[in-house]
Amino acid sequence: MAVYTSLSDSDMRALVADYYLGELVSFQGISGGVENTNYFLTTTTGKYVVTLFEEFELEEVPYFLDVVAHLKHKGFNVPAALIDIHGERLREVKGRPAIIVDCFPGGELKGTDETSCRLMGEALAKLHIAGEDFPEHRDSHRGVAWWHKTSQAIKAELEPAQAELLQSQIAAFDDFIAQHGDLPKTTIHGDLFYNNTLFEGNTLSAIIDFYNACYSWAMYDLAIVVNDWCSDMSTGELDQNKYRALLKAYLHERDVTPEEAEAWPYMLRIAALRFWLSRLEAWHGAKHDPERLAQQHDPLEFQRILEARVRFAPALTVFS
Ligand SMILES: Nc1ncnc2c1ncn2[C@@H]1O[C@H](COP(=O)(O)OP(=O)(O)OP(=O)(O)O)[C@@H](O)[C@H]1O
Ligand SMILES: N[C@@H](CCO)C(=O)O
Repeated sequence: MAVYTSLSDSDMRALVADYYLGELVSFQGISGGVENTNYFLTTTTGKYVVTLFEEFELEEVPYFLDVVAHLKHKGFNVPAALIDIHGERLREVKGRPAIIVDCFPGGELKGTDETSCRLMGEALAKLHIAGEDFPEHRDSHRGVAWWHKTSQAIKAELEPAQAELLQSQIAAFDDFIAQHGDLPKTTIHGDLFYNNTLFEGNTLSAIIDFYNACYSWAMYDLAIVVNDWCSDMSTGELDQNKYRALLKAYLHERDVTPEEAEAWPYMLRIAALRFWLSRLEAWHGAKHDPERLAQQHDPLEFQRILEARVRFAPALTVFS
């Protein structure tokens, strides 16, 4: 269970007392998620989620809270940090930066289908348009510099064929982007897997977990989403019906430039590589701790997706 920092009853009571949330009723650690500690919290005023940031220090968190506040202001159902009785939205709890947000209705999808892919494609395009005028431009902490550094650091742990795949794909992307560096950027989610959305029936009720948000290529974010929402995880191949539904909905809302279309196959591959690498890094970091290892996502899924996109990456087609 991914509760890295445990809160006691008295910790939670003290926290709740600092907000306008009435009295504590109950709380429970959330087992989903690998990056942060999350608790469901019920008080006499409603249901909330407490997040303790495990990867960021206090001064790094405001950017992410600002992104969410910007999107909430534009009408998206996203988890903005609540303000406490001191007028603050961010604090430290047990040495970790912490916030409380509203708990949204709905639940995680068990899997994707054409309808959810269509809804995601539409929402993602709107998110990209809404993010264009967000004034803070932060580079990704898992962007180009990170994947260069991490691929070097992890090379010795890999089979030769894996190391070759990693290096050749990074080199191919570097060559491409050196000549096409001015592709359109916006504020992107950066990790919009389907387990970072909540659905109530066929309604997308919230988009959560903006802690990989950054200023980057819109096409990269679209590729992250397509790889997770539209792939058969056992083979890495794209499910053509889901892919078509998602792209059609995205392209209906947001026009892409010819340069973005040209970049699409590279983006599909580098987006697969980014999650293969982060999963490899997490897996190797946890390999001496069986409990933590059991919580990690399987790196092989994204190796298979990358291999599938190397075999064939589709051109960006405007589906009618
Ligand atoms: N505001 C919210 N409303 C309802 N449920 C939520 C909310 N925030 C988190 N959850 C639930 O908690 C789970 C874990 O949250 P989240 O994805 O933010 O954790 P994480 O550790 O950052 O995960 P990840 O592995 O995606 O990085 C979500 O999948 C969702 O079920
Ligand atoms: N969505 C990521 C984990 C959180 O960043 C993955 O599935 O590897």
